[in-house]
Amino acid sequence: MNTNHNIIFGAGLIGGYLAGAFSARGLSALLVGRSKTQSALANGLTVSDMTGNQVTIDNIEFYSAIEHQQIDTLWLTVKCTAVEASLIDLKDIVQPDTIIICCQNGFGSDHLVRQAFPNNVVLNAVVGFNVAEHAPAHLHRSTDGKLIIEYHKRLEAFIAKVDSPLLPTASSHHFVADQWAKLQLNLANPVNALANIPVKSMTEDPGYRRIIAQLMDELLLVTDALNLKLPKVTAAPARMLPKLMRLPNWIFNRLAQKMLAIDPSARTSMWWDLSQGKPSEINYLNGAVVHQAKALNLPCPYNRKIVELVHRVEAGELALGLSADALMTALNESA
Ligand SMILES: NC(=O)C1=CN([C@@H]2O[C@H](COP(=O)(O)OP(=O)(O)OC[C@H]3O[C@@H](n4cnc5c(N)ncnc54)[C@H](OP(=O)(O)O)[C@@H]3O)[C@@H](O)[C@H]2O)C=CC1
Ligand SMILES: CC(C)(CO)C(=O)C(=O)O
Repeated sequence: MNTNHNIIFGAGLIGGYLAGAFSARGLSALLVGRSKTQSALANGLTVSDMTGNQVTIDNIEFYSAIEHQQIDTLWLTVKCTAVEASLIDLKDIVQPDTIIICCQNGFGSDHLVRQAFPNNVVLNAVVGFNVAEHAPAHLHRSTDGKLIIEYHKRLEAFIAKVDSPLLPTASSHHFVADQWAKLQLNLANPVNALANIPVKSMTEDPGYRRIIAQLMDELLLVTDALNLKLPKVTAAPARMLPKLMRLPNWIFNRLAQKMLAIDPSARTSMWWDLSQGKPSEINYLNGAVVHQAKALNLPCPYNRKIVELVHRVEAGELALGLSADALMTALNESA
């Protein structure tokens, strides 16, 4: 089967980057995006990565409902919080044979898609890297990491074709473990957003690192109880990450060079949401750990409290810009 007809629904950081990287490999990539995004990309799109690969696509194509156009794969690249509202438009695009690939962080947002399309193949993908907007119409992959797609035979040829230095791509037979391993990293998203600083500055601060380590400890309790063996997605194995985070700077800076080799301007997706007054994905990230810990009767005070703090920001009751000490104090209030 020809898996070359791709629709990318959500022309933001990840959707735009995928569209550029697919096009660079000669694969079709029709974007579904707001009119403001269509105007912003009218003169093309540049995608680049931190090792110097760069490509400019002169004519980024947007989807229009052309009759009989075959759609093999639909990549859903909106935020978790926008999935529900996207379903109405998706109903007009998805065909009986279309594979839907949900690219959201965390757990839970694919549920609505599966409910809405019970007869379609619905897969999840983990986006293991950060994308930042370097300049208008220039998206930059600022970290290491792969696009990992839940295994499906129909995608084998496509993955072999799209896998490239700009977009390292793989499929996985142990996808739930991959999702938890990615979530372990995303537990730092609220810390980054509440701190209101770039990811690199947060990672260089031992105070923020200690908080991230507490959040990760709680996730590892959950994944142990679920008997999951998390794959290594950073330079350190999943189990070692909290230990690494707790090291003082003089040794952390030596051991975590790869982790610190991040674009100094990169921010997490949650920072983008909260700083623009949008709802965050917190319920699908740290909230997913709280939910699973509760089901397993495990303690989860730090993730529970950080979910509350983010909700207070969303409600306009708390401002961004918490120092590591202030954040730790707020978290300890309930611990
Ligand atoms: N950014 C990153 O580095 C990473 C992000 N992720 C995950 O990937 C997912 C996507 O994130 P990201 O790309 O950053 O998000 P963005 O907000 O940058 O992109 C989502 C885009 O979808 C658009 N959109 C939402 N609803 C619709 C709709 N109904 N019709 C058309 N367009 C729509 C949004 O427009 P508008 O804003 O106008 O609503 C926005 O342009 C998230 O789950 C995120 O956690 C994972 C790894 C890294
Ligand atoms: C890659 C990472 C963890 C950080 O940018 C991310 O997934 C995000 O920003 O949501």
